[in-house]
Amino acid sequence: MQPLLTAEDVTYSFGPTHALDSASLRVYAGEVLALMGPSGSGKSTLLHCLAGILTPDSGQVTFDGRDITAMSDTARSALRRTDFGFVFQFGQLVPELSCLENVALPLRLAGVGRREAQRRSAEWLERLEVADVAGKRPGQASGGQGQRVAVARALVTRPRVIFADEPTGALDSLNGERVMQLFIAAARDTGAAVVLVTHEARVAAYSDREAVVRDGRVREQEYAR
Ligand SMILES: Nc1ncnc2c1ncn2[C@@H]1O[C@H](COP(=O)(O)OP(=O)(O)OP(=O)(O)O)[C@@H](O)[C@H]1O
Repeated sequence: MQPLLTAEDVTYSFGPTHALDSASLRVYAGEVLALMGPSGSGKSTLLHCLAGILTPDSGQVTFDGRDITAMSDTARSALRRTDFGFVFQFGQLVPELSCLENVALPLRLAGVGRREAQRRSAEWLERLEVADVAGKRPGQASGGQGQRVAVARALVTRPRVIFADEPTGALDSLNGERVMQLFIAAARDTGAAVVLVTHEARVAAYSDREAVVRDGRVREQEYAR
């Protein structure tokens, strides 16, 4: 099977810090892949390169056969909006909007009408068991509720890849477990691949496969295909 997303010999430096040193990785459609490794090893930098947020100093990132490192900024932004979803440690919801409007936002940006966007967003909030916070602002929701809203927002456009950087890092273990269960079940339903950065073994346990990042390089687990 052809991978959906690949990094090939990617290097990236922040000034004198070599965050990635010839990192290579394959992500297959529909799989949940955990990126593990010590603090500062380059996991988040690799995630940002895969997602087209950072442009590698050298090497290639391809999505669905297209070299995203060679795309214009506009084309890459469009790809991020249509094919990728994001969940970060702190939901990063827009504080002035209601939770429902936060989920609807990516649909509105994609040109979906207001009513339809709200209908679909309400369904996703229901699915993530946070329908009760629909009308509230993120500041009025708990941390766990906020993360579920963030997951709903990442999935509402049915992206092909979801990038999650320590999605439960700010939650207690009980809340974290529930968010992971709902997140991974919903991602599997939509067929999205998930690239999950975590340092917690219990979070990585939700993945199909683990890759370890160390000193800016990736040791990929064998995958029988
Ligand atoms: N914005 C930045 N400016 C300067 N250096 C950075 C920046 N972001 C990351 N780095 C450095 O790049 C290296 C890789 O960082 P990265 O955040 O990718 O690691 P990580 O494995 O995700 O770490 P953690 O598990 O602690 O989040 C580290 O040495 C880090 O200090």
